[in-house]
Amino acid sequence: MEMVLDWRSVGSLIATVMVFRTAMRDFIPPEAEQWLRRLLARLAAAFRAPTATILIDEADGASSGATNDLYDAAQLYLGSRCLAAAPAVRLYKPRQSERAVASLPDSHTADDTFQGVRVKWTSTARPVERGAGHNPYNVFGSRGGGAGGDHRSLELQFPRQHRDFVHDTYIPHTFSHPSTFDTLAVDPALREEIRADLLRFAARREHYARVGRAWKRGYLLHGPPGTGKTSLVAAIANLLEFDVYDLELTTVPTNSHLRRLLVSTTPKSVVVVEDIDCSLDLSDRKKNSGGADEDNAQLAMLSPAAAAAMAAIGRESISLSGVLNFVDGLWSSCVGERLMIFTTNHPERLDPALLRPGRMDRKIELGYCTPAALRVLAKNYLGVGEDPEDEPDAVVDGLMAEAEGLLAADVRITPADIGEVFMGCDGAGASAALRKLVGELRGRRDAPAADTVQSGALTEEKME
Ligand SMILES: Nc1ncnc2c1ncn2[C@@H]1O[C@H](COP(=O)(O)OP(=O)(O)OP(=O)(O)O)[C@@H](O)[C@H]1O
Repeated sequence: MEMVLDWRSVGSLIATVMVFRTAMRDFIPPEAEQWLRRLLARLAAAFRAPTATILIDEADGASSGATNDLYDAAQLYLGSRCLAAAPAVRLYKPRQSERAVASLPDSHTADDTFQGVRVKWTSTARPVERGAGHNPYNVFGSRGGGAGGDHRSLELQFPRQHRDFVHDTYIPHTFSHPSTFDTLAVDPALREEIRADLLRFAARREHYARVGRAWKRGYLLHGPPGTGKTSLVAAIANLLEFDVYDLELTTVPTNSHLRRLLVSTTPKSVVVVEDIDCSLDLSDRKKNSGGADEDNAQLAMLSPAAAAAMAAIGRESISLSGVLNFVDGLWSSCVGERLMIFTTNHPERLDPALLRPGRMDRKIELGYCTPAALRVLAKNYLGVGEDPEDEPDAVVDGLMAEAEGLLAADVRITPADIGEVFMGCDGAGASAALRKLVGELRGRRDAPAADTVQSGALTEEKME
């Protein structure tokens, strides 16, 4: 039997509801009415799947106010995955990056579906309360948590029955950096050596305790931009399952602030100072000795109290040797394993104090792409050589051989540039991408670069 809902039946339905409501008001006491309402609300909730919520704050307000890397990782994930469907997107361009990064604007939501499970992300912002726990020198990470005086959070909501899936699968998928030792385009022998060194370090708690040394290791990564310094840091963190603290030294005013920040790092952490040559005025000690008269003249113009305060700040202000002496002493008071990694494009500008044995255990140069590194990139991006059972492809093999020959003949290209070439040919097939690369390499061979940086494999110089 077909049911037709015409205007007349709608009218009588509304009239019935009105009569029922009036009857409820007239005959049911207010307490019973409230009880009925609560019962109805509970019934409605029972039909809705209960949700669970995970809150990710932008800054760790409880201790140092350090930026929460999970927040950044979640925003990056949202930017790349589900913001296409979001009603609004915020764009910002981090310093030293060529690309704009998308994130979820405050008070907006974005839906995501992963392996059939639907989740909802909401961004919130509330003004920061100045007071206990607030750290004005918040230098871990790029934006220094709570940018613009707001405390930002991301709320992840999902049906409670999928709690295990979200914890064990979705969150690790969201927060993991894709770089691992296997995806690193470096000389395989050296890659294995670094991996073994790290695993040995992580397993030698007793050894460090026995010889009375702090459980720490220092790496210096250097090489031209786009050769994989940041990727190696991410691969190390993924391998050891360490947290990464990205230390922005330029915003640390004094050694005391640095001390507070380093004390706030947890065991199993990698403290990274990127572009150390840009972070501090490395010639400051010489300059200070030459400019002392000028400084004194300026201090003389201030009131005695202000001059004393300024002089104290000057003595305390951060310098490379100060940082290093300080960090050396500090490590001995830290319990638990920590890695300190400095990166630079200009190792020649560094103070020898930084490279002193015992401070930097390894100095690793990441160079231009080598034939072995190209094979890793071709496998990652194009699937070339992924399955040994695959039928050989004469065109692909010929192009690989030519590209490898050009790299072996010292044609310089960074792994990042090769990645861009391959990404630009996404979907066009391995032979089209390799043909484009060979064209690019031939072009570079015929118009040699003017720079003088040593070409070659990822090379390493041991400091111990
Ligand atoms: N050795 C490498 N192995 C795999 N991928 C690489 C490598 N080097 C660069 N890439 C790719 O290029 C991009 C940029 O690399 P990365 O940021 O690690 O370089 P970098 O040396 O830290 O550069 P910069 O000095 O500008 O910070 C990465 O996202 C990665 O995809």
